[in-house]
Amino acid sequence: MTSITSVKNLRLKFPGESEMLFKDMSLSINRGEKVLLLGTSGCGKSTLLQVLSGLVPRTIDIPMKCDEIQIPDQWGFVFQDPDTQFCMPYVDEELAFVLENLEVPREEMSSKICSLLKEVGLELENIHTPIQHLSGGMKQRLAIASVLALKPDVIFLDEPTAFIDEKGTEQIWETVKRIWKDKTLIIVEHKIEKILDFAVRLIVFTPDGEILADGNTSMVFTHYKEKIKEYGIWYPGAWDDYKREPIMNNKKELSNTMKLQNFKGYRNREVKIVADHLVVHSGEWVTIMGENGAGKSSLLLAMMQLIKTSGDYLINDVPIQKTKDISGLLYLVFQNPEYQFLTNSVYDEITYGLQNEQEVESDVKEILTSLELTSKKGQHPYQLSVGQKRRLSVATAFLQKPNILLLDEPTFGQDSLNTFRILEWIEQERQKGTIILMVTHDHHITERFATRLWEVQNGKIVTDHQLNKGGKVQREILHEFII
Ligand SMILES: Nc1ncnc2c1ncn2[C@@H]1O[C@H](COP(=O)(O)OP(=O)(O)OP(=O)(O)O)[C@@H](O)[C@H]1O
Ligand SMILES: Nc1ncnc2c1ncn2[C@@H]1O[C@H](COP(=O)(O)OP(=O)(O)OP(=O)(O)O)[C@@H](O)[C@H]1O
Repeated sequence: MTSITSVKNLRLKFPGESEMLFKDMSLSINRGEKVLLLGTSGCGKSTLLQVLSGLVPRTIDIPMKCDEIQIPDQWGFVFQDPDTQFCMPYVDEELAFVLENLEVPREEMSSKICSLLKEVGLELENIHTPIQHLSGGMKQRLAIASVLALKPDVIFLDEPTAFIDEKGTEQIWETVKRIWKDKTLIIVEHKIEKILDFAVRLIVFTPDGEILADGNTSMVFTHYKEKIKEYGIWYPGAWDDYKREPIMNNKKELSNTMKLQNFKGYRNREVKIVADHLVVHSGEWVTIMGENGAGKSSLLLAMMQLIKTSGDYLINDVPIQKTKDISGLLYLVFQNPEYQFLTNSVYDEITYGLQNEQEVESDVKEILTSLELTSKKGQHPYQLSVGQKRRLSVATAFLQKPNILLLDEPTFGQDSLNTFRILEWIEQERQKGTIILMVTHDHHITERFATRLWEVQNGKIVTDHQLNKGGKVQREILHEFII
């Protein structure tokens, strides 16, 4: 077999960092291989994809050295953050841009664009839609469509389905397997269930960015299971093995109620979310599920009064009409963590707005340690890995101690260790009386943690289910509503 991309003795250190990210790392990938790269958040997976594609150092200027490097001639890249992928403002223009470069005749353009969008399950009423009007999962689908259009030899996929709903994830991988069956695929993904059958080679990294194991996927999972578990990397059955420690907290510090009646949220002039009559109390953890574009993020934005709303909305019987009415009561962790950052360092971000910095010093320390961000304290938030950014944005929410915590996919891009930690923290807050409203595509979270499930379809909350306490859910009910 011939190698298509490789690097020998790669040494790379980010400016300002004390430690090298890669110390003499060598790796070679053969033509046609389907390789899955697995490791903890922050171990260097995205950076390695950027080196193997030549983006580093050609386009992204990070000093690196190596003895030899081979970069593929023709490649496509699905970036972890879909917002960084696009060159054009509209959906059709984004795909037309790629197709024009491939000299697709003008008359075929429109049908080609529609069939690409169909492949990724993004069938829009109007393809001339601004990309900024797409939901997170819809943007990720578009990013994949634009690489499908490119027909490259080597495809780098960096957590391509992190924001995509469960049914969509399955569809995307089916499409990838069919269309790119003869191509070389190098995939970084935490959601591993749907790709293990075709990613035959698995490379596992230690948290220090070294290769722990490299070989046949099932062989690596069999022989390295204990280490993989210890590092908190996902493996098949990780959710089944997860045992929740009981959280001993009998202090209910808060007692809250939130009420929505004939509540509507508007994007521009259009109604995008409707909630007829809902009351939520302290001690509830509501997971909000539904297909990409259903209106889940819009619902949270409406509660934050960040998009226009109408109807009755009361917190602790006080009507909410303006943003200032919710200040101190609600805190939103945005789907895109970057929307949330206000300062120039991780430490400042965490302590921003806290009343008495000294008093919370030990909380801040504890949070930084348990989220593995202590060494990143002085870094600019934008210099973190995507998973680290997510953890930072969740941590800042916890320290604000709101009465109602709104979380938009707080565990995306996390390894298993960090996923479980974040969830246990949320559970702790719930037990103190914080109302938890959380958008997620992960049915494991609903099954194990939620006390209630709302399903959103076409901008409407269509089901509202009380789940058995302790997260035990009758699976029949769940599967009826999880898509
Ligand atoms: N800024 C905007 N202007 C107009 N329409 C928008 C805007 N943002 C989102 N929309 C539309 O509102 C609808 C709901 O989007 P929303 O982001 O709430 O979906 P979602 O359920 O959170 O999806 P995802 O699971 O992909 O995050 C979609 O049809 C989307 O295209
Ligand atoms: N511009 C930067 N400046 C300094 N350090 C950086 C920069 N970009 C990334 N890093 C650091 O390099 C390390 C590797 O980041 P990378 O994004 O490659 O990790 P990753 O394994 O893909 O993580 P995740 O799973 O969280 O996306 C992280 O510790 C991150 O903080």
